[in-house]
Amino acid sequence: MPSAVALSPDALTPDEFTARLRALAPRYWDRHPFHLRLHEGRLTAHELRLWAANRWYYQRAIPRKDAAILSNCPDVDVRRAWRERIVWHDGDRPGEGGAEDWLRLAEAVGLSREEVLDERHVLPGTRFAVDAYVTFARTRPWVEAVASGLTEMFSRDLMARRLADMRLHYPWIAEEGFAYFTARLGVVADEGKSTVDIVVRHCRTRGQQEAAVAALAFKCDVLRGLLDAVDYHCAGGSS
Ligand SMILES: O=C(O)c1cc(C(=O)O)c2c(n1)C(=O)C(=O)c1cc(C(=O)O)[nH]c1-2
Repeated sequence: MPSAVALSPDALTPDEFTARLRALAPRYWDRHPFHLRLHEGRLTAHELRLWAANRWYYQRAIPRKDAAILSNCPDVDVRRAWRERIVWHDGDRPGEGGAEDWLRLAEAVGLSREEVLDERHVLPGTRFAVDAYVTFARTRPWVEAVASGLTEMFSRDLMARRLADMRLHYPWIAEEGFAYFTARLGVVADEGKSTVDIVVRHCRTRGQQEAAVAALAFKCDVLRGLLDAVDYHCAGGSS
């Protein structure tokens, strides 16, 4: 698809810009101490439940974040592609979609649907971090909100590793609990690529490119904030 506007003279080339975005990989949550303990099989069932219940709050926010992007985006091609993401999470009817699969994971680790849906285990730090992500998408230019979702570029390897390590270390989790990850792994590479394409195509000035890099850094912090809250609680803290 042709670019609507030429790159401004001070803008990074697409390759330089993409490299700047990818350079944020060390800020991603894959090396967070909580994730490391999860991968090493060192989490208790209680800690896995707390993680699943807090991640639920993130999962539920994603389609609302994507709907905010749709409402702010004047480009019909982007909107047409983006709306698929909402359907992926919400499904076309009750009992379908990524959110439903996450609930199945929560049940497989020992939570009842009721205690997930009423959010009784959601920690204040999780709420602040995730709500900030939705507010960011509502209030910032739509292309920055799209760029904030670029953590997905880094998520495929993490999810594949999580799936393998959870099957290995937590054999008591029934296989149907992993449907979210197996389904997600089927779409995440394509979604990540199309998100990069949109961001590169629509950030035409150096200022827009820098804002996109900052948006991705912000999102890495949102994710780390969520795990910080869970990790602190596991260590005996209260938030
Ligand atoms: O399991 C993970 O580590 C992980 C990470 C991320 C991410 O990096 O933002 C997402 C997901 N999963 C995910 O399942 C998902 O649907 C998703 C949507 C988004 C987003 O920002 O739009 N990130 C992620």
